[in-house]
Amino acid sequence: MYQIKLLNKISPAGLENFDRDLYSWAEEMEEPDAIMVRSASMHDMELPKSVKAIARAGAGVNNIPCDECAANGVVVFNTPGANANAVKELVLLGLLISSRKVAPSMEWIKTLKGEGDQVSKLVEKGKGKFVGPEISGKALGVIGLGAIGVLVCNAASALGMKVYGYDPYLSVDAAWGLSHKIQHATSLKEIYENCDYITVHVPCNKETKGMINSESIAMMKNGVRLLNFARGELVDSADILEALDEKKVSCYVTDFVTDEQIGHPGVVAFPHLGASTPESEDNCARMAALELIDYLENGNIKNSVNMPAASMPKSKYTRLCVIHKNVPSIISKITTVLSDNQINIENMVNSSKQEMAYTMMDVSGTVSDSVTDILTAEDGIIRIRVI
Ligand SMILES: NC(=O)C1=CN([C@@H]2O[C@H](COP(=O)(O)OP(=O)(O)OC[C@H]3O[C@@H](n4cnc5c(N)ncnc54)[C@H](O)[C@@H]3O)[C@@H](O)[C@H]2O)C=CC1
Ligand SMILES: O=C(O)CCC(=O)C(=O)O
Repeated sequence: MYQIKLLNKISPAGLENFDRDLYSWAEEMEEPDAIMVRSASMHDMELPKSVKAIARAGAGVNNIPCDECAANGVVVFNTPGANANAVKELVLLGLLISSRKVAPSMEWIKTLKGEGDQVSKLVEKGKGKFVGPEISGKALGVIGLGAIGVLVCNAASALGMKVYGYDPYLSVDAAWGLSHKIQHATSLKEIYENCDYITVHVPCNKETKGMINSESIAMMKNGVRLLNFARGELVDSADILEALDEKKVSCYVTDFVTDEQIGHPGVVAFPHLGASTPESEDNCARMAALELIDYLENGNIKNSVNMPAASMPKSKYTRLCVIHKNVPSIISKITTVLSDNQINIENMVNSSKQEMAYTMMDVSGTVSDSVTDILTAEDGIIRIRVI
């Protein structure tokens, strides 16, 4: 029986993919084979040795110690693109709400309760305070052209915006998805200097943390509107508040508010709602569950952020799955141990990603515990599974 520990609420649309005869799942599990998580931070968690895989039902993996997991042979999956449409839709709302003073106007309307026949007169008299510009014809800078960034670019362009896209690591797939109308920005400076609205859609990592700070804001147009539906740590909180006070930035729309930002008139904040639609929760949970099933039952790796992709159709043979370091001569060490033990390799796949590598072999002959013990003791071999 495979045990799946749930660190967050995971949609039943995902969980129903687990065969009840083979899997059990719960929030508490003594020796889980795998973990399903959304945004819960796993950095201070001690993982039981039984954990073979973690599936993040979502895109961002900054809540998971991915490198440490790799070093311990724990495969971390995410669900690329599964919640991108949900985020795109909220970004479109963010663009409009950063322009038109919708939120304060709705609050003001409530103050008119009890004015009876005077309401319509007061509305017409007071609405002038809530004038805001249209987005059509304005320039939007999109930083990060992945699953979300591409959708945002195309949708904003269709709404009449002039869109600049910046991504030094643009994938071929993403490039295919971008409308030809999107202006290719070759530097962040180009985005900062030209755009009336800027939205960030990059992962939070060493390179991107704090990328929006007093220095980058200084390069932006006066009155720029900034949207952050990616991660709070991308934006220096003190610097954005100062820029809002000085009216350099006229609005900061964020899905990741900090204590000091709450209540600032220039801040429009949502409680990390980007992916909170039933459609995206179902999509993410389904993709995450299927990734775990394919890994636990077949050894196949798809959409891992810390291991190479590798797949082979399941055959009648015993499958040996080896996570190892990407260094010379490991494969020959493995094959030597196997041949010394009269084990023949029928099918094999090997792939690598940076310092990690994965070798999957369908073998005939008996893979005894002593064989796996010999292999595990080899320098550079991190984890072995026999399926
Ligand atoms: N608010 C929410 O609920 C959600 C937030 N997110 C956040 O949005 C981020 C992006 O999500 P996706 O588009 O699905 O991910 P993705 O992985 O498809 O796209 C990220 C893109 O950023 C690019 N990138 C990386 N470093 C960059 C840099 N220094 N400058 C410019 N581009 C850079 C990559 O090349 C990639 O194309 C996630 O990492 C996550 O933090 C994602 C989903 C939901
Ligand atoms: O699961 C969620 O609601 C958060 C989604 C998210 O932030 C992500 O996918 O990176």
